[in-house]
Amino acid sequence: MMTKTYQLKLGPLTRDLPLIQLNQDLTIASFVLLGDAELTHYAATQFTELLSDVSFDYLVTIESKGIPLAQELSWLTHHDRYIVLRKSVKDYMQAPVEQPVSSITTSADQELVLDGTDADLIRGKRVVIVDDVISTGGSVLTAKQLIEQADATVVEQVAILAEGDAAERKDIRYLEKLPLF
Ligand SMILES: Nc1ncnc2[nH]cnc12
Repeated sequence: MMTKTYQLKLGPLTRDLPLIQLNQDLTIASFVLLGDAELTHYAATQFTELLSDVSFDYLVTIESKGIPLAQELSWLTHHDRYIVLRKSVKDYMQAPVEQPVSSITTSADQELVLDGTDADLIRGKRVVIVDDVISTGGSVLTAKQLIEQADATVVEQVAILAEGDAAERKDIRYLEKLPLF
């Protein structure tokens, strides 16, 4: 199978990302972090350095591609717990808080959900949002809204890649740019 690719360079690592046409006007270089232990570990060590002068209580990530990154970064920065915002309400949640979201890779309406027990945990605390890619910024914006509804403060928003216009944002920190095609 011949698929066109974009070569991503991240520090010592290179990855050939397949180009996926989403619609007539938009093709993305598909970056799937899940399963890539080497890149996840490298990114987590870079963020550990980046956040070394940032005081925070919890990392918050978004299901599902941010989870292994948050796990590794939490551990490296000596935080025993981190928060995962889910994409649907689960039966075991207590008083879940829901917020609609729009995203580049999902055509149908999506939502993010903060479990009420996690909302209690972060109330009044300083949190860092961490994700694999920030593109339109829809997910991160929704995450920020949920966190602020829980009376917590977002002190940093970090992602491995900033895609398209996201690379111009001054309110996020990232390791590399990712073009749109
Ligand atoms: N380039 C990309 N690859 C995978 N997931 C994405 N979500 C947003 N942009 C993406």
